[in-house]
Amino acid sequence: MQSLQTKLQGRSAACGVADLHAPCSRQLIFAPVVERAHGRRACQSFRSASAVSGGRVRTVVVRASAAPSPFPKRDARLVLENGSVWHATAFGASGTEIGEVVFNTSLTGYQEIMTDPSYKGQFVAFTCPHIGNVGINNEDMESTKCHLGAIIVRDLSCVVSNYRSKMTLDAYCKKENVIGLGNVDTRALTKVLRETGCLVGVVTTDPTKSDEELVSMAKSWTIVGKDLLSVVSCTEPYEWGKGTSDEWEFNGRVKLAKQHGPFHVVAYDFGIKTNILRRLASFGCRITVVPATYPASEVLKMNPDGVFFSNGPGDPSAAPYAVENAKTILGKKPVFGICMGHQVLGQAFGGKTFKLKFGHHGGNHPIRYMPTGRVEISAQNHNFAVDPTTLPAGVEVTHVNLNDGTCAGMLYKDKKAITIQYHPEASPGPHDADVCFEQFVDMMRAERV
Ligand SMILES: NC(=O)CC[C@H](N)C(=O)O
Repeated sequence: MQSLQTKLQGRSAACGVADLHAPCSRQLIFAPVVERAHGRRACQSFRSASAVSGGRVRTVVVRASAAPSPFPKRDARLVLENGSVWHATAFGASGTEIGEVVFNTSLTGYQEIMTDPSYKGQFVAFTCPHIGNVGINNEDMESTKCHLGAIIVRDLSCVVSNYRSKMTLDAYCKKENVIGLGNVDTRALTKVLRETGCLVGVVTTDPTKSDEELVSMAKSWTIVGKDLLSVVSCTEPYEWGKGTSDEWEFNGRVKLAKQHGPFHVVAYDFGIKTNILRRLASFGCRITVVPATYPASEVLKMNPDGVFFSNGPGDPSAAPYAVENAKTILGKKPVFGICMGHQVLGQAFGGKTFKLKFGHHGGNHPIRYMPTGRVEISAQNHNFAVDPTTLPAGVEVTHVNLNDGTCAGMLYKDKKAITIQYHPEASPGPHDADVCFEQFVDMMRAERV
């Protein structure tokens, strides 16, 4: 029979041995956690074991004789197109999914990452080793659902501690049908992805599928050439009237911008993140969100002050309709594009996009704003980039990624267009690039006078 202590060690140190050696008073505070994680029976045994120890628990061995296993484990695998097989412990949903594996180096914001629609078609491996510790709340959603296929973590926290948390990450993954893989050596996986570049993988909780079968599945799939914008986009136009509550505000300068608003912005939804809408609203914009395929002629009929092109998943060269719409609008209205929006506008300017080796996914990438030399720390999530050598005269590369020198922002002055490859709206941050929203509002204001 396995002792509870052994089981605790098997699961996570956060709820294990350290607490078993704490003074009794701490054990009593800890008891509800034990009860939640291991069941009432185990908890009762745990309390009595603490009591007999005379105030200090040295060795607690609780035999959970009749209780069912507190940690029923499900096996899972990640099988990569290079033939490697990564054994894991499953959490969240069951099933089999195919996708491109990317690693994200952010230390915070796993909920925002998971609800960013730009991850459709991908699995995110978090390099931060401890994920799930603040649970899932209702406020930090970047969209109404999870579009990514799976998340891969080193250690899923079995303790959730945050006053806003409404559910565990495990429960959320089950609700959103996202497969979770825990106990994966994400450091080793990241090293492989950095060496070889992004790889397609299959995750499965199904033991009947052979490794060979999964490798050939992975080899037969690619994200390149797939239009995923229209898959994640809204289907009907709508007004986004929620505004930005004070709790979300961090930039004192927005009050200044608001005095001149509201500006009417039509936002193309390629998978738009909620915080982009909040930031636009903060700077005095009234926003009409339209589907990815919405005709530019209809947008122009609304006579907006400006048009916004959002972030979105997949290959930017696979959505020619978006590029055509952008071409129609260019020069007629001030435009602003973020990430996929930047890539769509880059193509509308006449440029081309290409796929990066393993992309940029993290919360601390340095960017140089070329006109002043100022360095911004930025949040990033993209696998494709605009090739600056393909851009016509008149397009200025205003932002450069200091890690690899790629194009991170453009200005096409004659066409009243600005673009940013990364995330000035980043939540939970950093906020260094928030000024981009102000620049867009300034362009719209200049058109009014
Ligand atoms: N966040 C985004 O908009 C991502 C853009 C695009 N899907 C890329 O991977 O480059």
